[in-house]
Amino acid sequence: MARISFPKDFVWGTATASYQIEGAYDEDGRGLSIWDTFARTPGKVVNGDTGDVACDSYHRYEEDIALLKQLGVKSYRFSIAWPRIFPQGTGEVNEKGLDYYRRVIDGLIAAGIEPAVTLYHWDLPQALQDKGGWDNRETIDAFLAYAEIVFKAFGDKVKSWITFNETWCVSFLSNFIGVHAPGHTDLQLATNVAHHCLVAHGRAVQLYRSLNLPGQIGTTHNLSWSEPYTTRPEDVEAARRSRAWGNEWFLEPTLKGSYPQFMVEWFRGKGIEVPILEGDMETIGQPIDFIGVNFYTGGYTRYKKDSGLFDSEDVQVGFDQTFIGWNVYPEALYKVLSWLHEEYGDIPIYITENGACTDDHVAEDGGVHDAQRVDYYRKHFIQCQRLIDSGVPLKGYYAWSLLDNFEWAEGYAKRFGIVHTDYETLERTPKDSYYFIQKVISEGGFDV
Ligand SMILES: OC[C@@H]1[C@@H](O)[C@H](O)[C@@H](O)c2nc(CNc3ccccc3)cn21
Repeated sequence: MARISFPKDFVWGTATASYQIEGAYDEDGRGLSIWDTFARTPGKVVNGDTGDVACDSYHRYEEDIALLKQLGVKSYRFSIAWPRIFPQGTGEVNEKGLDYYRRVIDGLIAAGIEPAVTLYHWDLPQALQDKGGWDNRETIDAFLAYAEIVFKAFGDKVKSWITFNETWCVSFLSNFIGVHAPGHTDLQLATNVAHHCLVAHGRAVQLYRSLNLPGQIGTTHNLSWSEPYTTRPEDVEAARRSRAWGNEWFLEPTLKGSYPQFMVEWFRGKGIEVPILEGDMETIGQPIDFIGVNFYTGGYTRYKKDSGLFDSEDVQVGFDQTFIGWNVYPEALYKVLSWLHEEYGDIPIYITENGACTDDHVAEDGGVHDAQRVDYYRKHFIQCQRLIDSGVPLKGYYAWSLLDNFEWAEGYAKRFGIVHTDYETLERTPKDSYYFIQKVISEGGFDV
């Protein structure tokens, strides 16, 4: 029998995001976001679901905090909705929006839980999208004004700040692949968005430093692990390009202040240029205190001529999958974070999201027996132990997600929570995975 055990100062947490859990979409002065618009666009979200009510955490945040306290986490990662602070994106501040987050932050601290705040988790004010959104460099200035208000309002109590959640999703998933808001399908536009978000990240870090606040700031990128299907050089190169689109394209600028040259040339060959202005790369490469990594899945990639952006295709063989169709590949977590550490050095790493989608139901005994999710977490926790044992500076782990919530284009059809949400009654029911994680936290580990 082996024992998986974590350092006493390992930061256990769970994560959520404003549009996915809050609801109260038109309450207390909140303005519309691009997700309110996108969700109302026929055909964009399964069953036409919207975040109008979601988990109603705007009103039920005290229940959520009680669940967090019972779980035993040290930290709770959540995002602030920019449209609650600036309903029109800029201009007049909505004090009732600040009041809500003050209640949440004070409630967390009273419960002995550290708030970790994401500034941008995809809910751009629609009024800014109407002026070009992230394709318009002026949105960077609006973001800085928003960041300044929340830094000054909460910077004495919030000690962990994440500037952006997954700039790859904000840019390429949402403006080239087009399945997320605002739903464009233009690669140059998406490349502009990615760059402007990276500049906004760097400017926010500079602003945070200038305010001399007593905390740490970083950003979160979603990393995947596309592994060559064979050792053939063409497969190795195809997998390298596919991986780099999500990984190096964002980590290089953030941690080294430059784009990966082989990818710049690949995109140049397709007529795509990055709209870099003087000083941008120095701004983006501002030193940060940690890197947040969202990790869910990995798989095989092979060369396929003229296929997709990178002459590549995924090879779906040999993996169990979760209910959303993502491979279960725990070892890929070890591989990608070991690679990050080798490439970028000893920057502290937090897994800011990891979790599984399973087809959950409340059983007759009143429980939710999500065995596949428990197994997913157990296997990924083992990889976390490997990383710590190998000297990778993995400092914490946030399970995605505390609650079943609005799963973007999948609506409420896909559940990632360790707590079940009944969308009729809004009743929360801890699942077996909640009790598994609760035990791991309280005992500092588990036997395998
Ligand atoms: O899809 C699960 C979560 C989602 O609910 C979070 O808001 C978001 O931060 C998140 N990112 C990923 C990984 N990236 C991703 C890739 C393709 C589609 C959607 C997300 C998964 N998730």
